Order: sequence, then C-alpha cells, then structure tokens
Amino acid sequence: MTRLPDRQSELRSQRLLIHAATVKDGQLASEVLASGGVISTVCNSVAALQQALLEGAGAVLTVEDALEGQLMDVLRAYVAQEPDWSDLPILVLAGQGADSVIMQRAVQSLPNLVVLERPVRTASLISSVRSALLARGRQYEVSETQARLRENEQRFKSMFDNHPDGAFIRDLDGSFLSINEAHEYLLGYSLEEFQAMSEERYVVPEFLERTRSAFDGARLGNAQKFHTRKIRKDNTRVDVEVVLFPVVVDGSIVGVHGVARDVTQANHNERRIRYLATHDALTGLANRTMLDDRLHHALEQAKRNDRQIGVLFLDLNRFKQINDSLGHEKGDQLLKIIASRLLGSVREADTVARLGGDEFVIVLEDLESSDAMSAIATAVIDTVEEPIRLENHEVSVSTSVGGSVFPRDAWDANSLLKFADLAMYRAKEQGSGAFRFFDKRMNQHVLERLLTENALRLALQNNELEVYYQPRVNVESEKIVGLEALIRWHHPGRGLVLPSEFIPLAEEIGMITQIGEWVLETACRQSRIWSDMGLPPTRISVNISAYQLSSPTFVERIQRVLGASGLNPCDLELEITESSLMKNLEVSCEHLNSLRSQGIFIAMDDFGTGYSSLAHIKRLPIDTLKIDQSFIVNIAEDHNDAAIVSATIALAHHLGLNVVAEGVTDEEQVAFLKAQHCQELQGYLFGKPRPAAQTTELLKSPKSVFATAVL
Ligand SMILES: Nc1nc2c(ncn2[C@@H]2O[C@@H]3COP(=O)(O)O[C@H]4[C@@H](O)[C@H](n5cnc6c(=O)[nH]c(N)nc65)O[C@@H]4COP(=O)(O)O[C@H]3[C@H]2O)c(=O)[nH]1
Repeated sequence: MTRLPDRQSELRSQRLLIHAATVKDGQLASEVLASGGVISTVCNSVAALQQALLEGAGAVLTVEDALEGQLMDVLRAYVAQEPDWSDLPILVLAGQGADSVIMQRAVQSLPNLVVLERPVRTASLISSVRSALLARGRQYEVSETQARLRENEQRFKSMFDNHPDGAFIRDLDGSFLSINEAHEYLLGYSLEEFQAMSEERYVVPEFLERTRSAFDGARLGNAQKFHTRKIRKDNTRVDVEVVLFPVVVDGSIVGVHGVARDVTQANHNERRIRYLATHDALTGLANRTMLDDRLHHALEQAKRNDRQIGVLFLDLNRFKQINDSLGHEKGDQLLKIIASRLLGSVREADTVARLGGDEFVIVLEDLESSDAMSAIATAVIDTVEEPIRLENHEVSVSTSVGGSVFPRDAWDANSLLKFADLAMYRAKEQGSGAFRFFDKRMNQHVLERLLTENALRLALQNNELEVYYQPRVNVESEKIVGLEALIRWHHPGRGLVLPSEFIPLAEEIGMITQIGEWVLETACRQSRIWSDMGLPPTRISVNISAYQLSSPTFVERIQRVLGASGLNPCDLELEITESSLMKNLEVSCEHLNSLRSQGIFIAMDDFGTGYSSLAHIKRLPIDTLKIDQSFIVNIAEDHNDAAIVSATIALAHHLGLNVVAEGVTDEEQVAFLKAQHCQELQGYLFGKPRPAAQTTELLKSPKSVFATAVL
C-alpha cells in the first residue's frame, strides 16, 4: 500500500535544501532566497543533504559547477527510492560547468534537473525556486489525493469482499456488476452466471413481485429491507433478508448495492418457537394458549354469525395405572395415539387440545345441534376405547366426557371450559364411557361443595363433630360384644350430616387424617371410660380410610392414641374397606401386620362390594369379615344373595375368621344368619348409631338387645 505523506513531511515539502561546494556559497544563496520569502536549509555536506532529504524536501538547489560523484549518487538514489520522490525538482546553479558533459549526463539521469547558468539575476533565481517548490507542492497534493482514493477504494473492496453476507452491485438495469464470495456461496452462482440469467431463475415466484418492487425503490433512491426466498443453483430454497440501497456517484444514482443475509435457520427457529409456544410438544395438539386463542376467536365469530360452539372436556380413565406399570415411554406413546384418534374424530376446523397429563379439550365450531355434539362425544368415547397396541402390550383405556355449549351454558371461554370440566366429573360418577352435558344444577352442586368444604375446615375447632356408636351383638350370647364408632357432623345450618356426605370430601381436601385421628382418640377415650365404669367389655371398632392407612406414620399414630387413652390393644378393632386395602396393598399389609402383632384386631369392612376375591382373603392380615349390608337386605328373597352370604360365612370359618353381618333389620335375616353360624350381627334391629350418653344407657341395660329388638 502507498505510504501516505504525513503532515510533517507535507510542511517539509515546502522546504528548499541548499547544497553548496562551500559554506559561504550556501549561506549566500540562502540569504538571497530568504529575501524573496523562500525558506531554505543549507546542507554543508553530501551526508547532511542525504539526511535532510529523508526528512522531506520541496526542492534541492545545488551551487556546484560539477554535479558528480557522491552528490550525484545521493540524488539518484533518492529519486529512485519512492515513486513520489522521482519528481523532486533539482536546481543546479552552475558556472562554467553548465554545458559540460558531466552536467548533460546528470540532466539525463535526473529528469527534474534544471540547470541555471550563472550569473543569474536574483529575481530569476527566486522565481525559478518558487515555481519548482510550487510544482512540487501541486504534485504532492495530486499524489496524496490519489493515495486517498486508492485507500478508499481498497477499504470498500475489502468490506465488499470480506462481508460475511452475500453482497452485490447491480447497474440501473438490474445487471450484476459484482458479487462477493459469500454471495456466490449463498446461491451457488458465479457473477457470469448471474449476468446470463433472469430473476425468475433464482427468485421463488411468490416473491418475484416484492423483489422487483424493492429494486425499483432502491433505484429511485429509497433504501429497502425485505425478506424473500431464493432458489439456489442446486434447486434448494433459501430464505434471505435483503437490504438494497442506491449507489450514488457525483450526486447521481448509478446502480444498486445489496446485501443478502441467509435467514433460513433463523426463520426455522422462529417458526419452531412459535410452534412450541402454541402446541403440546408431545402430541402436536394445540396447547392451553392456542386453545384459549381459538376459543376466543370462535366465540367472536359465533356471536357475529349467531352460531353455536361446543366444548368437550375429557380425560383418560386408567391412564395413570398404565403409565405407572408400563413406564412413561409407553404412556407417552399412548397419549400420542389417543391424540391422533381424537383428531380423526372431529372436523378440520375443530380444535383438539391437550391441557397436560391425560386431559383433552375439543372445541366444535359451528355446532349444528346438541344432538350433533352428543354424536361426536360418543364417537370420541368409542375411538378412545378401542384397544391400543404398545409394542408387546395391548391396553385399553376409557374416557368420560363432559360438554358445554355456547350460548346456552355460557358466553365466555373460561366458563365454557369450567362447565365442560364440571360436566366431565359428573359423567365420571356415571362410570366410564359416559357423556354428560353441563346443566346449571352442577354449578349449584359445586357451590354447595365449596361451602361444605369451608365449613368442614372449621367443624373440628367449632366442636361440631361427634362420634356415635352402633352395637354389634353376638348371636350365641345375645350380648353386645362390640361398638362401631361412626362420625356425625352437627352442621350449624344443615343439622345432622351423615359421613357419606362429608368423608369423601374430607379425603379429597386432605382433612381425613385429622378427622380420623380425632374419631380414634374420642372412641378410645370413651371405651376406656365405659371400661372404668365397670360396664361389660366391648371392643370398639373405628373406620380407617385409605389415606390414613397408607401414611408412613400410620402405625405410630395408632400406638400414640392407644397409649394416651390407656385402652387395651385387644379392645380396639380397625375397620378397613376392601378397596382401601387394595389401593396400596404392600404398605397396607405391612402396617396391619405390625398392628396385629401388638394385639389390635383388623376387620374387613363392606366385604363383597369391592374386589371380593375370596382366594385373596386368606393372604390378608385380617381377623374379621364384615359382610356388606347390601347382601343382607334381601337375603330372605334373593337366592343369589343368600348363596353368597352362606358361602362367605363358610369360607371365613374355614379361614378362621370372625364374621359380622351388617345391616340386619329383621328377624328373618337373623334366623338365616344364625342358621349359617354367623357369629356377630349389626344393624338397626339391635340399635341405630347413637351418641355416647345413650350408648352408656344401652350398655347399662340388663335387657338383651335381642329381646329389645324382638319387642
Ligand atoms: N340402612 C341401614 N344402615 C345401617 C344399618 N345398620 C348400620 N347402618 C349404617 O351402615 C353404616 C355402617 O358403617 P360402614 O359400613 O363402616 O360405613 C361408614 C363408614 O364407611 C363411613 N364412616 C363413618 N364414620 C367414619 C369415620 O370416623 N371415619 C371414616 N374413615 N369413615 C367413617 O361412613 C359410612 C357410613 O356411615 P353411617 O352413615 O354412619 O352408616 C353406618 C350405619 O349407620 C341398618 O340396619 N340399615
């Protein structure tokens, strides 16, 4: 690159260097020239001149007759050193030697050599020196401008060539004048190929018009930035962001400069992000965000066009078990299959969304009628229930579906979803495979539940709970041998509330452990009071829910309560339902075995209503089997029930278990059960559940409960 003269050398370029054969000649020449305003430096030796030249000179004046030897070498070497230095004016103030051969040779080898033959008039000398300095100054400016231009050109070229994006220059007709390497790489075409083809070849047709109008805009002086899609030489597509701006020379637009950046990956990433923000990553269905969006949009349209919208809410029954037993991978596979089946059972305009887990929502746009919605719900239930193959396993799941309709049920998206969800829960109560439309009473039900929930949270601290006791009698001795503790709630507004109305809720809201423990404490304390009163010994039975049973601290809690009451472990019986026991069989058995080993009795409650595997019974840690009242109620008329009861009693005896028949209400039942050698009976015939004080009276009474019952 050309070395640019700096400001210092620029100033020095105005300097005249004088070299003379004698100091006196030099001095004299300098003074003469100074009188004409020419600044000069006198060099008294060739070496001094050589040094001064390197520092920059506008011209050299030598006062020499003969320009030869060392001086000539120095001057020749100097002018040959840099292109710019070749035009250094050298003036020779010569005497007789002006016409000498030596001087002529010098003139030939130094093109800018001017010989002034003495005597020279002062004015003429000054004028010659000045014009030499002036010429040199002009020369200097020109070369400097050229150097700057060259540098700018190189800067531009360097930027153009090295730009990481594809850069190009086109003339006003659109012909390519230049492209950089990145552009060649971007589309695969060389400059010559570009010059030989039309835009249609390398711009995707849908983007042609936009590309052309952007070029026209830039040609008119307006910079453009736009996205387009181009066709590579290998026919693949590339998304590019193009910036176009006019090339302006001397105030006129002479072409268009462009930079094209590959944004294919960035576009792909953006699309992916947008997709993930609105779709469920596992199934590809709409996610909650998209569902909300679609539902809002559908509602707006339906309101404008006076149309109906249906919302179906569903989840999968048994999904959790499959997920737990076969693993998450298979669970995911199953969800994907269900998702595609759901998509297959609705129209394209409808939306199927997964809300997470196994919950799905379907929005049916332009719903014709409720009947149409029922038909779709039924189709959904059927398609979900079809067997599913997961590698080596064939599984089946079922679903319950709830539905709400705009405008009948609600006008906003949230309520429609909430109501469909609510309806789904009610459908579940009907069993799997059911569909229910939302109706307003469901809302009432939810409200009531909420009120009950709040009230239940306060019931314990407000002393609204009470334990009632129901006698259990021995068939042989006709005596009360046990009492079942049954909870009651004295609701401030609703009066006496039965456990079936609040125990499931207490389980749901996590209050059952607290309530269950309170019942256990109260019953144990009460039993101890009766025993201290000297009343006949009775075993107290307390119901234990599945949640209590599976708690890791269950055994400790029972021991703590028992210890605090001072009750003998063999005076306590815990009643567990079949289904509670089966929920977490391993842990439950472990807990019950531990309690049994300490003398506590275990009864299986409601036997016959759950899993009812008689074969199973022998492996369970129980002492007593309580036959559910639903079998007892028709025992006299229903041969089936009678057969089941006799078989159960026989088997229980065979296994050494005590048997209690629940819900005994009449003598016929007593006679039958007696004949089957059922040891214990419980039912309204012998006494309804009653408060502790009344139970005390019953225990004190010398009369047989049988006698009372028969009366
Ligand atoms: N129709 C009729 N019914 C009879 C007859 N004899 C007894 N019953 C009723 O049958 C239920 C027997 O209790 P369960 O099977 O353990 O069934 C209980 C038990 O599962 C649960 N429960 C009651 N108290 C508690 C408790 O403290 N904790 C837990 N976890 N559950 C409880 O609530 C269920 C219902 O309790 P209750 O309403 O007191 O209902 C009691 C009792 O009043 C009869 O001859 N005819």
